[in-house]
Amino acid sequence: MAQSKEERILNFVLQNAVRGDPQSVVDTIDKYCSQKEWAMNVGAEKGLILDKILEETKPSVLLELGTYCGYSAVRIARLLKPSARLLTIEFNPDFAAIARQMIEFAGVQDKVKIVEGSSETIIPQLKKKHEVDTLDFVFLDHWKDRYLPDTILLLDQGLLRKGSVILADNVIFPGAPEFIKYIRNNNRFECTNYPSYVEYMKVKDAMEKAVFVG
Ligand SMILES: O=C(NC/C=C/[C@H]1O[C@@H](n2cnc(C(F)(F)F)c2)[C@H](O)[C@@H]1O)c1cc([N+](=O)[O-])cc(O)c1O
Ligand SMILES: [Mg+2]
Repeated sequence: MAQSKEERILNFVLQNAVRGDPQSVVDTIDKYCSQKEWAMNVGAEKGLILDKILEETKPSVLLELGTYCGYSAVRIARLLKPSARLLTIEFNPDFAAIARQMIEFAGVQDKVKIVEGSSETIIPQLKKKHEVDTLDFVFLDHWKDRYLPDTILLLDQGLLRKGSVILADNVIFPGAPEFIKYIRNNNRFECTNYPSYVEYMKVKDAMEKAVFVG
């Protein structure tokens, strides 16, 4: 069977990155996706914004929606303190399998748990099945029309506390207009926009940070 793009990205990492070195995995994916095949990783420019917000927030319990190949899971995990944990949800089993290998190669598997399925199913299970109390940090990078319903679901499930940070990728391109309209008009969130560019492209994009005020 012909290889998928995601398998080609993983194989390039397995052959060119340093096992157990998450920075080399991140850099190697960026090298492949900027020189050979574009892919929807958050990338290096927006990745630096993500890094900075993580270093400011110092979260212990994190949720990512949209694992894909595991680029941002590795990028996030490399900055976490030893006791911190990242739960990342991936709908596509083929992508989840790629990400699992990527995360293990990077050596961050002790901090990252991939949960396969839909956000509608898994978010209501986080407290009882995944021992989550509240989330310190949420990274939204999945289907853009799911950003708003899943944010509302997180609220309804009591998963946000005063100071919880939601960071959303792609609020310019592809865009998440309903999410932006809601979050910027909801006085329970304090929003900050971070202009940047689409990964590996000269197209404008931005990330939006929304801090829950409780
Ligand atoms: O479409 C984009 N991203 C969609 C990303 C989608 C990814 O999120 C997963 N997912 C779906 N539901 C869940 C959960 F968790 F809810 F279950 C997880 C999908 O299977 C896929 O791996 C995108 C597109 C561009 N672009 O330039 O076109 C640039 C980007 O940075 C992007 O993120
Ligand atoms: Mg994205």
